[in-house]
Amino acid sequence: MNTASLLLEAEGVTKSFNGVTVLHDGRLRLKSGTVHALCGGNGAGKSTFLNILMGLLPRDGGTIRVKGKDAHFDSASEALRHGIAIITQELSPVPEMTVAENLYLGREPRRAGVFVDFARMRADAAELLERLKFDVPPDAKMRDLSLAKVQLVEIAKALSYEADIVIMDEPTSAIGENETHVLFDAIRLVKAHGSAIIYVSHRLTEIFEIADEYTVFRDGCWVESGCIADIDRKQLVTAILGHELTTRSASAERTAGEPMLRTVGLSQEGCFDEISLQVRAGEVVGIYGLLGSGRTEFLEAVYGTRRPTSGHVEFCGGALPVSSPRESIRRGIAMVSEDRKQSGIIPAASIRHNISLSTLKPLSRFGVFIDRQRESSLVSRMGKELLIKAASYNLATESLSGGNQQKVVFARCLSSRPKLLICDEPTRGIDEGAKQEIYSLMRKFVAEGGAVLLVSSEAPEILEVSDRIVIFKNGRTKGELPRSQATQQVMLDMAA
Ligand SMILES: Nc1ncnc2c1ncn2[C@@H]1O[C@H](COP(=O)(O)OP(=O)(O)OP(=O)(O)O)[C@@H](O)[C@H]1O
Repeated sequence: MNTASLLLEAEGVTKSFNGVTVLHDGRLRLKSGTVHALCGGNGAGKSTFLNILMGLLPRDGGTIRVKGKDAHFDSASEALRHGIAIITQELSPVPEMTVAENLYLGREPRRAGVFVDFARMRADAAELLERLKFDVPPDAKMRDLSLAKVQLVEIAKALSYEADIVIMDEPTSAIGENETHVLFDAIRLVKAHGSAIIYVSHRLTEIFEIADEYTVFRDGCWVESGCIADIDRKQLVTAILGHELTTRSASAERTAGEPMLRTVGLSQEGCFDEISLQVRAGEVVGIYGLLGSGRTEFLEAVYGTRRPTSGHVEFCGGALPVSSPRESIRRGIAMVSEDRKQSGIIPAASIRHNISLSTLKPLSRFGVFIDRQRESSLVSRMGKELLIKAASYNLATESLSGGNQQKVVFARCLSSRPKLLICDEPTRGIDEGAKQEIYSLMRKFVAEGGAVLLVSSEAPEILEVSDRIVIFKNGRTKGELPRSQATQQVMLDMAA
């Protein structure tokens, strides 16, 4: 390897939290003009390693060299001064400000060194967004933008520093297929300028499309690095998991039972229109549509966190009261949402508490004392089934990696023994091994008489578990496909 092209070398990087070592040997060699995928299962130590690179966490040991010089940053702004920018999973825009103001927050162009030069700031923002081909108006207020556009602004902001190294931690988690293509074009532009990108994603299709090199971490240790061209999907998954992926084939044709959920002409102005569909006991119904097709809003109206303007929802033969999630839960509906805050997770509470929260009554003796033994066995069973990686279930849920927090949400919903499980992007941020566990839990759940209504932007996920697929387009149902007739291309053609 030509060392002159090396932008970053990290070796033997270690980190412990409360005496538990989570990073034993973080290593990475990053070359200019490349996209380097940092791969690993949930809790493998990727974010910890990146936070150390960025100066957001101090390291316990190891060396990091940036362009040949030892680096030890104490803050993200110091890392930025040395040419490292990050796009994190957490978005932090100021909602009342415009796109241009957000892009240049804290480094506004000034006239006479004093007054903010708004005209120049706007022109610079317009030029930057145009160059990146991001369809975002510079004068729009951040609060009026969709989540996908907010994410694009964050990406544009990181790229505007023209840093030598840009770290992208799951940059596509909030954007749709179209924006992903736009992002990849922007990444190619950045590469052409000689910068390098560290790219983290659990979506392997993206990695094979955009990355040149890869590094795998497992259980806090570097495992291997190489060129993407020299490895296939199966080999990469095996390196990430430490063993071959066991996919459980979908069980043979299931016979669906009685209708459990029916929506009748459900509409919300501007979001979705006249949606009538039915989910029967024993089946998984997948909803597929592009971002903005009204799929999430529809799920929210069914669950009760959004008020429809007309139509109604029937569940197990009775009408569901409008916008009452409490009543939905009481009647046996649980919702797993991609946004953990919406799923009601309490970040500071223990993993044990979050999993058993909605099951406290059945776990209590005389309705008062929690039966700790039953609680422990429930929590450890769910933890094992979902491969939740934690030093102890007594730790705060917020100390878990992102993917493991999402598994806690799933564990909590399943342990409340619902009849209907509504899932909105349930495996976002979840690694390949745990995804398969979640699919098989869904299959087991419907085989035992439950029903699942699933929204996912990943067509392979919908195809993997659904019995029927309803296509959404511009807030309306475009058609329905039995699993046997559905392919990724047919779904995309109908939805696009
Ligand atoms: N502040 C913290 N306190 C205690 N433990 C922590 C803390 N931050 C991270 N950890 C632990 O470090 C381990 C590695 O977490 P990290 O977030 O780096 O994983 P990751 O590879 O980024 O996972 P994911 O793909 O799920 O985001 C996890 O077991 C996590 O629980």
